[in-house]
Amino acid sequence: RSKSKMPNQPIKVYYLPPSPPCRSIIMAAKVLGVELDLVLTNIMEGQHMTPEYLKMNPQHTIPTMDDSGFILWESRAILTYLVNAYGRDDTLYPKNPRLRAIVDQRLNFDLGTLYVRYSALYVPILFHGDEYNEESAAKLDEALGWLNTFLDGQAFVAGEDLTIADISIVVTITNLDAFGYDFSAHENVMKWFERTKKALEPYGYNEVDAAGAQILASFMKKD
Ligand SMILES: N[C@@H](CCC(=O)N[C@@H](CS)C(=O)NCC(=O)O)C(=O)O
Repeated sequence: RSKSKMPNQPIKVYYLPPSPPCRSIIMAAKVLGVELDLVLTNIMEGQHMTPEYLKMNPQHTIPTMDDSGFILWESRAILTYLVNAYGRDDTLYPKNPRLRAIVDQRLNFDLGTLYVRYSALYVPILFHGDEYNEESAAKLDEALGWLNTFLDGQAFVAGEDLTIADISIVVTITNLDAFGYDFSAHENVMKWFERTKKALEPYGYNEVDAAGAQILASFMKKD
């Protein structure tokens, strides 16, 4: 029965190993046991700007998914699709409206706040060699404080079970950890990070997520 849940052919995902949103897709697919056909797309060499790529995704972002001709981008939309289409059960993305709403809130928090503030601080450092900006750092730390509060008295970001919200958010936290960010002020976040790493280790967390973050960290140390 579980076989009918699997895609007819491996789902294509256009990706690059260090890309944070790509890493969340690969991790979720591994947890779901869904086979991916990973297509290396080097955005540093403009492989996302070819006419073929733009026809598929005019917004030219990675990750982009092609599931037997069904094209989707925006990593969090891909995460929800993968669980809806191929999840053997709904623990990663609960069907219960209120439980699902909390997962959605966390995913939107990541997309609109946490990852935005992370990027505001680290994109200039990683890709433009800029100095550490204290104002951006304070904004990021404020968002980490909110995450810390969400985690009060619960094991995972949306409740007692690991969901796609953890898989999405842990990518950002893994980057911060690789960059040597000090989150000792956010005790719940630190404990959750250890718990989530442990939960994802059997699915290749070290090889996919932590290794990708190390590639990003190496950009920082280059000059
Ligand atoms: N919110 C998007 C972000 C996607 C994104 O911006 N990806 C970057 C790489 S990490 C990219 O494709 N950059 C090249 C470009 O936007 O042209 C998602 O989660 O999928």
